[in-house]
Amino acid sequence: MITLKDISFRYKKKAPLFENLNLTLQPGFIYGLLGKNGAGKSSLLKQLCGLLYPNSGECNVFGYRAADRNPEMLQDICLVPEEFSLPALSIATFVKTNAVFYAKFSHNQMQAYLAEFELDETAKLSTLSYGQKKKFLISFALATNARLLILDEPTNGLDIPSKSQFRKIMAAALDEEKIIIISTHQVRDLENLIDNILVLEQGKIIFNQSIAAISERLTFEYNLAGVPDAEIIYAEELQGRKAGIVANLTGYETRVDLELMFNGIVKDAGKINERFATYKYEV
Ligand SMILES: Nc1ncnc2c1ncn2[C@@H]1O[C@H](COP(=O)(O)OP(=O)(O)OP(=O)(O)O)[C@@H](O)[C@H]1O
Repeated sequence: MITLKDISFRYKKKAPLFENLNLTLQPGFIYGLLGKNGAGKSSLLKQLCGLLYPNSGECNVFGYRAADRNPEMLQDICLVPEEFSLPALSIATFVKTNAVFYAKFSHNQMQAYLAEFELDETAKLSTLSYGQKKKFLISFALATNARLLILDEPTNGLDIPSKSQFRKIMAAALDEEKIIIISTHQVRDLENLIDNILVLEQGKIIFNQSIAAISERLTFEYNLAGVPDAEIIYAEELQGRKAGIVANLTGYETRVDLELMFNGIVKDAGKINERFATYKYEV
């Protein structure tokens, strides 16, 4: 389990980014971390890896204080950052030199992921395209079998077939011990993959709900013509029609439209959260 307890953090000479931030992440789930530019997503993820230290409060990862960067904890964390530079080594040499830091690294899995993404292990990392480098890093991260996998914008640079391969591979990699956090602006790429949405805004978690809870409570409509305004929780123009979110009063669960969901939360998180606070009294 991961717990952030009363985390406060500021970059030097800047206003506080996090103030008394609290968050718990449970194994067995894929979390989608969403937020506008500058919301604090990368800074939050760095707290989990012990790459940034809180000014007060504590970030605890699998029983270790993240800031201590205990080697036992670090071999159970793998971060694929949004920006990276890779050395002029072949894939095989990189794997050989870096796999040793991860006690549960599986060379068989690494081979399988490389095959899935059509990567040749004799290829030099520095000569790969951006998308191929990304696929290599995702393969390596999964093969570490680290319990905490953090992927910052993993689908950036992936072509369309690779995006669906990515979704398939991630879903298969999840087990009851793992916590996977995917931070992205490409919300459509997370559809049918994430279990829980976390939305960060100006250093605050403004929304934290499971996809199951969302589809139980909300319905996503693509033609709101005729629906009384009072019943609409969020609306936007979509291809000449009014699309949006209404309360789910039927009991049937429908697909969660992550883009509408995110836009609705950013517009008025209070109104959406209200639906979660009042739900139990209506059914
Ligand atoms: N090294 C740094 N020094 C000072 N301020 C920083 C530093 N890194 C980030 N910030 C500031 O902290 C805030 C949060 O940045 P962060 O990179 O965590 O946001 P983000 O949600 O990941 O953004 P994006 O979606 O654009 O990647 C921003 O206001 C940013 O300017």
